[in-house]
Amino acid sequence: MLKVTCAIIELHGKVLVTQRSEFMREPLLWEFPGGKLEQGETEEACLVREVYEELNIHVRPLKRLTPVMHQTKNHLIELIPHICTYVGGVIHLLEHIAFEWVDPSALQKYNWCLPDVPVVEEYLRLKKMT
Ligand SMILES: Nc1nc2c([nH]c(=O)n2[C@H]2C[C@H](O)[C@@H](COP(=O)(O)OP(=O)(O)OP(=O)(O)O)O2)c(=O)[nH]1
Repeated sequence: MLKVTCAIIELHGKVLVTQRSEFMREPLLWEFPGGKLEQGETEEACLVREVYEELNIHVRPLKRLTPVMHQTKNHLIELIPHICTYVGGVIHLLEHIAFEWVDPSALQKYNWCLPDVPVVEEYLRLKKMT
């Protein structure tokens, strides 16, 4: 099983969403930044590392949401979301092709990677927006 963390990064009431490039798996779909958990790494350390590697910003994990299991053609993925707060740094896109700071009420308009759909729903329930 592939464990993948993803960061719902909050700043001033908005949330950061990123678009995968045409060269990544799941091309052009929107996701929360993150990536694969390395051997012996905590979920929180993985998030902090991946977000810095992909976007050049620092985040602090605040709250773990419910993991989502998803079977792709080749792997079983466990997507593990954490709400994070932005700590600092300027966004430089190192892997994605686009990012947006989005009002939570607009999150459902994006073309999400499939496993992210229940993550968005849980986040909106938590924010009492559904
Ligand atoms: N990062 C991330 N990956 C997601 C999300 N939703 C989702 O289905 N995925 C899938 C896409 C990929 O198959 C897998 C994670 O791969 P990745 O390419 O982002 O991870 P990584 O940075 O560690 O990968 P790499 O450097 O080894 O290529 O999880 C999401 O919200 N964030």
